Amino acid sequence: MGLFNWLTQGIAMDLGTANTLIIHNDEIVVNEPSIIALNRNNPKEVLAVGKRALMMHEKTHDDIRTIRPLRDGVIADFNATELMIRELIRMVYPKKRIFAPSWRMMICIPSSITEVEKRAVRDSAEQAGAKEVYLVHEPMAAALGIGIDVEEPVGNMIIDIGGGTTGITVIALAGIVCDQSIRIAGDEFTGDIMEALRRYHSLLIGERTAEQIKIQIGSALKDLEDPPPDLPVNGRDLVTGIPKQIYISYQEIAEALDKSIFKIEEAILKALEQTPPELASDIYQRGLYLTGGGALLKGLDRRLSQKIKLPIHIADDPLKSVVRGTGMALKNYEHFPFIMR
Ligand SMILES: Nc1ncnc2c1ncn2[C@@H]1O[C@H](COP(=O)(O)OP(=O)(O)OP(=O)(O)O)[C@@H](O)[C@H]1O
Repeated sequence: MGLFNWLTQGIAMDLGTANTLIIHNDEIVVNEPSIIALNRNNPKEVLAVGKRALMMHEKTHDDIRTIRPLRDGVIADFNATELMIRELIRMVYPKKRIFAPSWRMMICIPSSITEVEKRAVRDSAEQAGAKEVYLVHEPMAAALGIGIDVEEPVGNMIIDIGGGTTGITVIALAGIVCDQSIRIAGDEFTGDIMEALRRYHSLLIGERTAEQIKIQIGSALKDLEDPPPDLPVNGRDLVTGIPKQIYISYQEIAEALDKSIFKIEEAILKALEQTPPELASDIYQRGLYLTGGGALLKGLDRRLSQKIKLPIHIADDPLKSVVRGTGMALKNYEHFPFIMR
């Protein structure tokens, strides 16, 4: 191994609205929520990042500001993104090294991203210390991570339900054939749950509590085969202003999520309509692949296959398929034609 190789280390990053994951030497070394806490009086001072910042979220006083720097899959706050990337890269090598490695970085980006947004991702990575930056579209990375041979002349449909967006993409021959993105995904589901509790139980809850409800009993169907028990939820009574606890069932959550899931179903149907017939026939035979954290909603695969009448396959580890695919793209950065330099 030459000195240059020794000094150049590769990392693959799934920079997501909800979570950022980093692979280094084939291992997931960082898996943190995409959030940062900054000193309000000095926005260059990082107080915490990832899980530690999330613990502060919605509990801060005037001097601390927690920021989710990405919205709908793209950079909403450039300064906060740059600082967050820098801190997360630091987690790869927590101890100071005599020779700081120079990073070759593969970052996955949503396929609907504009040139300006692409530039912002590149700049953030370079500012955070990357010497070589490569970009790969998220659906390509997801497909690689799921284990699909993206180069064969066969159509595959990938549905990635992330934090900010749901991407519905048909890929074939190492390229994106058609692609749709809607801003209905995990964050919207969380918002639906907050709204339902406010409306039907006069209970005010925070974003973190709503997300926990979604993760524990979030469901796309009201008749699950293996139903989870009712969940105690604490919040503030809107009428009395006093904290209270109620029990909530998965059926109520399914009702709350129904409209948003319906919109995702409609988007999938529209994408299928726009798919060229030869590729549609491949998809008919193979079914659709579901990934991203939203794929973990209970009963979602059954609901979608009832509506679309095609088999639905959930990725083995939906929260990690994109980063794994990004890692594979990094290893093959000179080979795959879809890598952006
Ligand atoms: N068990 C679960 N059930 C339902 N939703 C879940 C579950 N686990 C995680 N999620 C949700 O998945 C979302 C995060 O998914 P993921 O990490 O794939 O998104 P992301 O890549 O950060 O977002 P984006 O692709 O929009 O940039 C969050 O909204 C999270 O609440």
